Amino acid sequence: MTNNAIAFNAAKPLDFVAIGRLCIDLNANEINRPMEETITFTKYVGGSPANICIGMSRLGLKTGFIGKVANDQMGRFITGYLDREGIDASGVSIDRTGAVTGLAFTEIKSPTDCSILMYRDNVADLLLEAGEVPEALVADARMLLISGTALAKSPSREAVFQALEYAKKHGAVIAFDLDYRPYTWVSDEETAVYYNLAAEKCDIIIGTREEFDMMERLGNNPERDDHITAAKWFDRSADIVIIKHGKDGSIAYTKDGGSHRARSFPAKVVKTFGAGDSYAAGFLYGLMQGWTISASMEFGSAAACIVISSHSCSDAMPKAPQVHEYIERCLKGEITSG
Ligand SMILES: Nc1ncnc2c1ncn2[C@@H]1O[C@H](COP(=O)(O)OP(=O)(O)O)[C@@H](O)[C@H]1O
Ligand SMILES: O=C(O)C[C@@H](O)[C@H](O)C(=O)COP(=O)(O)O
Repeated sequence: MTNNAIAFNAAKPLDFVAIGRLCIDLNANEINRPMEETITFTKYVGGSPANICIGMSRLGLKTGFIGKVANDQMGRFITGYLDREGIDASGVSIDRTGAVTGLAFTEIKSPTDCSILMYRDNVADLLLEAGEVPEALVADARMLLISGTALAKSPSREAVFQALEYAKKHGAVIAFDLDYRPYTWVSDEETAVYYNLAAEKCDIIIGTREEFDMMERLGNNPERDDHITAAKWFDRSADIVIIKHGKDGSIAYTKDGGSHRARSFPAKVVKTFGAGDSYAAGFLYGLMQGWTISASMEFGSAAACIVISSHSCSDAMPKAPQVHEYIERCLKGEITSG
């Protein structure tokens, strides 16, 4: 199976490098309860690009990360985890200003009603500077992943644009997971401007319908038509644009005019967050194996089901055989929703 949509440089030593936030998820142990009544949490490494990178590593790829962590126990918890997962953390700087690690407390009121309470004042991840982005690490990678939240503030914003510059210079495929978290941004106008500036440099753009709506506030797509949304990016750098619709599945458009729809698989959902990160890891992994767009989307959708059926995001990222087995069991009717 070949996808033909994207060519990766096989000569590079590293498959995948992500840039952005490394944080902590504190996921409610008492599920199906509001936060006001939740007493205990389990700590995991979190942050959307970190989750995706961990997912890629679990799937067997050679990965690296570029980011900044707090100079404290939480920061060391994160770097220790990256080491154990076999992720090259030479691009992870340590903050020296007293900044803290971003925390995401998750509330699991029901399998469909989840929310995240973020503590992100003075976080280390947004202090990554352009000068701290190692050109050699980006040059070594077949793919760079950027994530929208890192664009919210300087100097992390400039660091992302620096990484984009290096990726272009050295021929890395660039994937953009929009990862729009409103509370990190100051105004809707500023958000759309920087998202659009970054997206026009990317080969693969992945986001939810709502995330693309946010970017389109400067344009005209009142019907929220997925095809119109995608078409804009093919005049820039994009080869693939994916628009995700939660349980209703996802649709991928390609520059050659193709479109591919993926249904979601059944799942025994514990919580909904983590779906997007595992879907991105599974889909990008498939592309890097040379699979078709449809096969890659199917793999991403199944990886998402495994993660949303688990308590964590990062720790639950599956290995490849688990995903294949999940698909087979769904096809045999052995897994149902509920
Ligand atoms: N309730 C669900 N049941 C099964 N699969 C789901 C469910 N929610 C999401 N998914 C899968 O995860 C993918 C990404 O989920 P989505 O919710 O669109 O992204 P995000 O988590 O970024 O908001 C979907 O395309 C779908 O394949
Ligand atoms: O991204 C964060 O800072 C929090 C994540 O670790 C969290 O678990 C989450 O929200 C996952 O995002 P999703 O995959 O887009 O649902």
